[in-house]
Amino acid sequence: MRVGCPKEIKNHEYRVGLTPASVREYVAHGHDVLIETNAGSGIGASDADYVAAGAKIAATAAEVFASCDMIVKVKEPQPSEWVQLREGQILYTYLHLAPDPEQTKGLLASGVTAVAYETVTDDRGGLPLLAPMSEVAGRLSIQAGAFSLQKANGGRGVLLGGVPGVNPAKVVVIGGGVVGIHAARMAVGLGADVTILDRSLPRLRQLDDIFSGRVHTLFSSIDALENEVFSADLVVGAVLIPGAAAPKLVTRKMLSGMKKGAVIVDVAIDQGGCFETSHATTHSDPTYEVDGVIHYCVANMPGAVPVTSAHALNNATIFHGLALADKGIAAILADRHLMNGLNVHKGKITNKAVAEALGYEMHEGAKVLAA
Ligand SMILES: NC(=O)C1=CN([C@@H]2O[C@H](COP(=O)(O)OP(=O)(O)OC[C@H]3O[C@@H](n4cnc5c(N)ncnc54)[C@H](O)[C@@H]3O)[C@@H](O)[C@H]2O)C=CC1
Ligand SMILES: CC(=O)C(=O)O
Ligand SMILES: [Mg+2]
Repeated sequence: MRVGCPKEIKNHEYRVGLTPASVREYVAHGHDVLIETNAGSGIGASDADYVAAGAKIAATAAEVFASCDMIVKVKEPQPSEWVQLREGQILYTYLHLAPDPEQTKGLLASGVTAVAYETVTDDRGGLPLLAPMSEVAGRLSIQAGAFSLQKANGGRGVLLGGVPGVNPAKVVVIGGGVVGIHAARMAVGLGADVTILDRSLPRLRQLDDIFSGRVHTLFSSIDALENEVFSADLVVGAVLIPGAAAPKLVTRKMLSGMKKGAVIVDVAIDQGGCFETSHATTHSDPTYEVDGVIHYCVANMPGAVPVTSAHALNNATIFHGLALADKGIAAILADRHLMNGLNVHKGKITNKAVAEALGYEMHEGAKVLAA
């Protein structure tokens, strides 16, 4: 198969869909790999590194889209990319369609077969292609929050760890999954007072075990959520209902009860965000203020640390990527976890949560692929 990787074009997105190490794997499987020139510059991988790994270099993204059977990316395709996709081509990348009706229309119109990293599953009930970026974003959320809490950045002017004789900051993490655990780990490491809320009791038990009493765990009722958010210095939004738009857990009204200068980092923004007042921001202008509360809502947080993120992402995507390149859509039919990743095929939505969120008819992946 001809496998292509264009340079990412989203704002301050420096990751790359294929690292040179991944290219070697595809080439070892007998595939031709075409990389857009400078696609790896954000992680320090030169065109020469890709050539040494066995790739050919394309002068433009247009050449990659036009000549490849499968496109491997990081972020959801941007409008100038939708129009270059076509029927018979496989797109393998993050999509986050539920909160993005425009992109969904674009992908449906293209006829492409789109596998979304964030809905591929595994035997343990996890999301293995989302997990590494959730690890990165969870850890980054505390760095971003700590920076935003500084007075000159609009925050209340508290240090997460406090100092001897002065209380640490209060960090509240809503959602104790991968983002939540990694956020808590960093916040605990800096000496903050950390509470994690989740609606899954088994999850809360697990968190209690992992942190050996160093974090408070709370069932995420409306009441608990409100109390915690009102007293927080930093709130991290880390909930997920796979594929679906994030539930709006912190309302506009609740915001007015928060401390002035408190900070929210809504990591769940790529699924629409779990604060009613969240809207997606970019690395060039990451924060804004509503009711005195600083909002950080960058939808591609891991793009800020592309060297770490691109390698972590490639480690997770290579297995199914090779299967797709080796077998085409037969790979999806053969693996229920990859089938869960299929969101769009030949103008039809094949993911239930996306169909429900956007009001489309849901089509069974196995049926539309076999048609
Ligand atoms: N902004 C960015 O750059 C990035 C965003 N993300 C996003 O972060 C979000 C979280 O991802 P993961 O941690 O990997 O998901 P996960 O599935 O590991 O964890 C989500 C947790 O939310 C909990 N939850 C669901 N409803 C809840 C509620 N009402 N109250 C409290 N907890 C609730 C679940 O029980 C689960 O433990 C996703 O939207 C993901 O796409 C991930 C990576 C990068
Ligand atoms: C998961 C995601 O949205 C990201 O890594 O940018
Ligand atoms: Mg995102």
